[in-house]
Amino acid sequence: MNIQQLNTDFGIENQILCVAGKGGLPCIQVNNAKASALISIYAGQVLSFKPVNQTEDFMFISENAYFAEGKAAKGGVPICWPWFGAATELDHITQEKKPDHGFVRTRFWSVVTAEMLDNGDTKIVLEISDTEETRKIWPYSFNLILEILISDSLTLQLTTRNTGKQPFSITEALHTYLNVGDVTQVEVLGLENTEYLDKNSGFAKAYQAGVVKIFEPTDRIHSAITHQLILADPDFNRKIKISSSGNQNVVVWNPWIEGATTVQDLDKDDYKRFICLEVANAAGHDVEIKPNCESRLKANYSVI
Ligand SMILES: O=P(O)(O)OC[C@H]1O[C@@H](O)[C@H](O)[C@@H](O)[C@@H]1O
Repeated sequence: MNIQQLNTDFGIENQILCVAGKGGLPCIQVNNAKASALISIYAGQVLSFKPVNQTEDFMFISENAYFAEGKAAKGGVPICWPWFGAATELDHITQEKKPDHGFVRTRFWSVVTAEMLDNGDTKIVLEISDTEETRKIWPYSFNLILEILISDSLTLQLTTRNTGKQPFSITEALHTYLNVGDVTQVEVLGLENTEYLDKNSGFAKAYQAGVVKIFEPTDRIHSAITHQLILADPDFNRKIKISSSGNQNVVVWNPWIEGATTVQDLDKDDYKRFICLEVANAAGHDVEIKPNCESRLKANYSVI
C-alpha cells in the first residue's frame, strides 16, 4: 500500500494524514477540533481515540503488541469476523485450524472514503471483500464495511453484506481493549441481572446479579443484555458509556495476572491496564444473512 498515493487520494492538510505506523503498516491519523484517532488500514482497527478534553486515550495498546503482516495487534478495536472466538471446524481445503476471531484482523482493508463533515466530525470508511484466498478459509462472497466517526465520541458501524448466492451465518465482535487506570478498581454497569457463559468454567451458565468487577481471570459472554454499558474508572476519573445496536451479546474479558504472564504479547502488568468490553454476536447467537442482504453492528463510545 503506497502511503504517498493514499495521501493524494484521501489526505486533508492537518486533519487526515496517512502514515506508515508501527511495523510499517499503513495507518490514518485523524485530528479534528473534537478528538484525535489512529486507525490501522491493515486490520481495519482503531488503535487510538482521544477526545481533546481527555488526557487518557480510550484505547489500550500493549507495548508488546505485534505490528506485522499476518499478526493481530493486541489493543484498540480488533474486528472479530466472520467468527468470534476459536473456529469450530477445520479449513475445508487445507484441514488446518482456522485463526481465532476470524481473518479480517490480519488482512489489508481498503480506504473507501476519508472526509471532514460540515459539523467538524471526521468520517473514515474502510472495507474488505472476499478473495480467492479468503474463500479457501470461508467459502462465501462478502463485503464488510467499517464506518468510523471521530467526534466528541467514537462511533463504529460494521456492515456485513452478503454478495454471494447462498446464505451465510456469522458471529462477530468489536473486541474493544479499553484503557483503564487500574482494572481492579473499575465497575461495569449495565450487565446486572444478566446470564452469561463462563469460558473459564467450560462455558458453564452463570448469573450476574450486581455490577461487574474484575478480581480474577474473567472471560464471559453475557446475553439478554441491554444496549448500554457504563465503565466507571475512578483512577482516570471518568465514565465511558458504550451504546450499541445489532448485538445480542456483550463479552467481558480480562486475562488477570496468570493470563498476562502467559500471553506473549502482553506485559505481565498489562492486565491492570485494560478491560475488553466487546459488543458481539457470539456463542450460538449467529446472524444469518441472505444473498443481497446486510446486517449491522454498531457501537458508540463516549465520556459522560
Ligand atoms: O485474540 P486476542 O486479542 O488475544 O484476544 C483473546 C481473547 O479474546 C476474547 O474476546 C475472548 O473472550 C478470550 O477468550 C480470548 O482469550
